[in-house]
Amino acid sequence: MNHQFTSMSSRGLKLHKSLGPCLEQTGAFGVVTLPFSVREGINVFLAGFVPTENLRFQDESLTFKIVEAQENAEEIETYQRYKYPTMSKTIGNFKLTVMEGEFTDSQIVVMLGENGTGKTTFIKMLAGRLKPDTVEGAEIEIPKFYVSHKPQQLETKFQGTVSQLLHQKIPDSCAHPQFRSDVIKPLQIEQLMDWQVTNLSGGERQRVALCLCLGKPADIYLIDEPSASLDSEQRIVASKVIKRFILHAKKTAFVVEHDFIMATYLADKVIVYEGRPSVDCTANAPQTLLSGMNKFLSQLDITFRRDPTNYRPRINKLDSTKDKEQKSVGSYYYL
Ligand SMILES: Nc1ncnc2c1ncn2[C@@H]1O[C@H](COP(=O)(O)OP(=O)(O)OP(=O)(O)O)[C@@H](O)[C@H]1O
Repeated sequence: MNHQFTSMSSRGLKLHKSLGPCLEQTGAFGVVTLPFSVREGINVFLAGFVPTENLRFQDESLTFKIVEAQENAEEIETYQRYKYPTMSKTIGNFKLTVMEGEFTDSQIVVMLGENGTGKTTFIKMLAGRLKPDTVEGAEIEIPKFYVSHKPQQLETKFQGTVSQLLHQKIPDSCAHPQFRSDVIKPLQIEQLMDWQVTNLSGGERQRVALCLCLGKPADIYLIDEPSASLDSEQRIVASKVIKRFILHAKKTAFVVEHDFIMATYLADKVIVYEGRPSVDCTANAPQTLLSGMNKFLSQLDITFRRDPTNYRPRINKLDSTKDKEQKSVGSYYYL
């Protein structure tokens, strides 16, 4: 099973959907539908509803932004704004330059870059765990943020159950009804409470790690690859959990995400990384989803269009009419 919808749709196979009546109840019963085209199959999956069977199998559906979020003057005033300066860091043979930027609360900034372009390095600098070598402009200091960081992988050295881990690390959040309903319940952590942390699978560890990260009081949540090891159902849930939490708690999240659909769904702003991976890269200032995606996709020479049903991004075949058309006008990412 391929959990990346974008690469699945570029392969053009037929999809069957194996469904339970509700994905929160594993082990109940399932339905296998007739084959759908890839486009229909993915749309049915994201909608959580099979029209041919009149069957809802997910409580929630995933839809995508079709217009750029317009920040009106009133909203800008209510947002808390934070700035960081232009800075650089050399680690071994790799040099990262970060361009001055700003972000607000209730905002998710997605970092887009190939492997080894310095996304984690920037996260560590924001978290105060790596000191920059140079900082430009004395007027902007790196603010002192309280940061909660979810690394790519959850450390599994903890000897004890998930319940013990959560009650030790995030006791207040565990007792908080809003956190329970916004995070613990949808991530299905309750089922894992009595399990030994060391015995958790990759996907289970990922869910617990996300819960731990969001449960820690902080100004900024640095979430490194939340989709890693998660299947496509869980990716939808994790995306919604992150989005709802950041909005309700009026916090900021910086997310590193390689799943293009999840990144598009999450992003209010994007930071695009440029340069030679593992050698010399630049993290640009946060920019809008449209301009950021255009820049990123032009580096990869890939174009995306929108599905007319739910507006999810769909990859264009290389050298297809649409691909050529969009490239000729510099529109790699189509809103
Ligand atoms: N402690 C270190 N010593 C030497 N080189 C390092 C160290 N930490 C990171 N690097 C190098 O710095 C570069 C950027 O690493 P970083 O982890 O920030 O990239 P990334 O964009 O997060 O990558 P990925 O998408 O693969 O997670 C890589 O080439 C990496 O090998």
